[in-house]
Amino acid sequence: MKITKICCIGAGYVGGPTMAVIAKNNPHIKITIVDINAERIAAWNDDDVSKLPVYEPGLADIVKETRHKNLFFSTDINTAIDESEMIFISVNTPTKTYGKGKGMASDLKHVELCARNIADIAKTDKIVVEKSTLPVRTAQAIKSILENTGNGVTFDILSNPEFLAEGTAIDDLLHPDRILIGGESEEAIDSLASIYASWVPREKILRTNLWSSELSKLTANAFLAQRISSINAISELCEHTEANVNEVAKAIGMDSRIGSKFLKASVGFGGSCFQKDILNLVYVARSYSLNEVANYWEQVIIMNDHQKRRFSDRLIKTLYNTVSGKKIGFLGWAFKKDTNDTRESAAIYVADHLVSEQAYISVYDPKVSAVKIQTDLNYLNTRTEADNLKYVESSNTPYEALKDAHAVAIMTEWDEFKTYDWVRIYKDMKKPAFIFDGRNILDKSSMETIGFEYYSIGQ
Ligand SMILES: NC(=O)C1=CN([C@@H]2O[C@H](COP(=O)(O)OP(=O)(O)OC[C@H]3O[C@@H](n4cnc5c(N)ncnc54)[C@H](O)[C@@H]3O)[C@@H](O)[C@H]2O)C=CC1
Ligand SMILES: O=C(O)[C@H]1O[C@H](OP(=O)(O)OP(=O)(O)OC[C@H]2O[C@@H](n3ccc(=O)[nH]c3=O)[C@H](O)[C@@H]2O)[C@H](O)[C@@H](O)[C@@H]1O
Repeated sequence: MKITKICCIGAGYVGGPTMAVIAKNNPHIKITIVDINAERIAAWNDDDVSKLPVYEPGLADIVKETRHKNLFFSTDINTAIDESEMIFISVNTPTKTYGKGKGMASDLKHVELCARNIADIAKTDKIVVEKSTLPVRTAQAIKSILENTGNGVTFDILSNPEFLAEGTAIDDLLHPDRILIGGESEEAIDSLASIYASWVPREKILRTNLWSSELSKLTANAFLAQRISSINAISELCEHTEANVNEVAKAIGMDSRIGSKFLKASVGFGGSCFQKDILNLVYVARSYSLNEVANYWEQVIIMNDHQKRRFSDRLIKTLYNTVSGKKIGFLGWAFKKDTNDTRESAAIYVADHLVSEQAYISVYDPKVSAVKIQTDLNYLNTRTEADNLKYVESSNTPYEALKDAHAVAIMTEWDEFKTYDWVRIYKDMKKPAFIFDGRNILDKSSMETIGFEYYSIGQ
């Protein structure tokens, strides 16, 4: 089928950037991104591109180039479904917070609603593309919903998981390691492959069956997260043995079989997907009674929770076993640099722990708003919203956040943190002035020369 019109349901961190890049490279295809969230759609349509709901380096330029030409953002979901030959489902699939599988399984209600919406509206044949990350065999459920509409429309279902990382989404989309398409119909696969082939070399477009494609996405995230938990486990051992985790990571990373990427020890991985996808993998494995498989992968999450916890424990212990009434300055709240996304950020959990010990936290993050910080804390439900407001404030400048603080906690690896006037920060802090570098971005000896007591991960 020659595709001239695409609809993408879900205008989030994946739907927005992915469709913008497809639009840029396929000017002959009209792409409409739809969402039930009217506020989000209005932000995507804002003339001031600094107000786009997703911050990604390079995204605003591509949106400016394509918007109102062949890229449109709308809340009119039904019209977009009706007129498109290909429909991407790119809605959120968070961990279930209720019922069976609570805290483990992916909540597929949004995906199912999309499938039902498509089934209701479609009057012509459609290719339905799973872009959301889904448990293996979800295509079966989508297929069943679509095929039971009785309206004579033929649906081809493809799995086309997304591998972009936030903060580098545009570069990842423009230069992907591979594009994965799983499906049964060769013709449908060809249609999707030719859209990508307008900028991705054909040999990088991989075809598999539906189930391999769905499972490959979960497996990729599990392997990536496993590397972080592995190096973080070693970081704790380093702290007890005078080995240096940066040196260990370099030494093992030079082995071409191991490779150097994803070996940065940190306060713990965050982001909307690693934890959710591994929990989902564990849940699926348990559902087949594969307990050894499930336990093996669950350990990646257990190690990550431990890493976050031991960061705050170490901070408390170093500050003479109490942080009660002390000001702790946080640099960074986002789960990684170059994004405004805070989902599952380690900062949230470390702050929550420190506030439970009655610390006052002052946060500076270049891209995260004060409202978002409060929403993240309130979501945990540990204390009242009023208490979160009392204990956690957001500052407009790093210098304000760190003034009179007993300690600095570096939670995100924003490049600008390295360029600050650390002599000024030291002068303005309570003494002894401590730095807990959760990202190993500052130079230990320079900080010690200034006068700081400097602690980092695995050193
Ligand atoms: N964030 C990331 O870096 C990556 C995410 N993924 C996967 O992509 C999927 C989407 O993730 P994000 O874009 O981060 O989520 P998101 O939460 O930023 O965006 C999802 C959007 O879908 C909309 N939505 C939900 N139900 C809807 C419905 N029935 N009709 C219309 N709109 C609806 C929501 O309002 C929201 O704006 C998830 O399955 C995630 O696991 C995959 C790779 C990377
Ligand atoms: O499915 C998804 O959502 C995406 O999840 C990750 O992307 P993302 O979470 O956006 O960002 P990463 O760069 O993977 O970082 C995840 C977390 O791990 C941390 N990290 C990463 C690398 C490292 O060496 N050490 C480390 O602590 C980061 O700071 C961050 O908190 C994957 O890298 C993407 O391929 C995938 O598409």
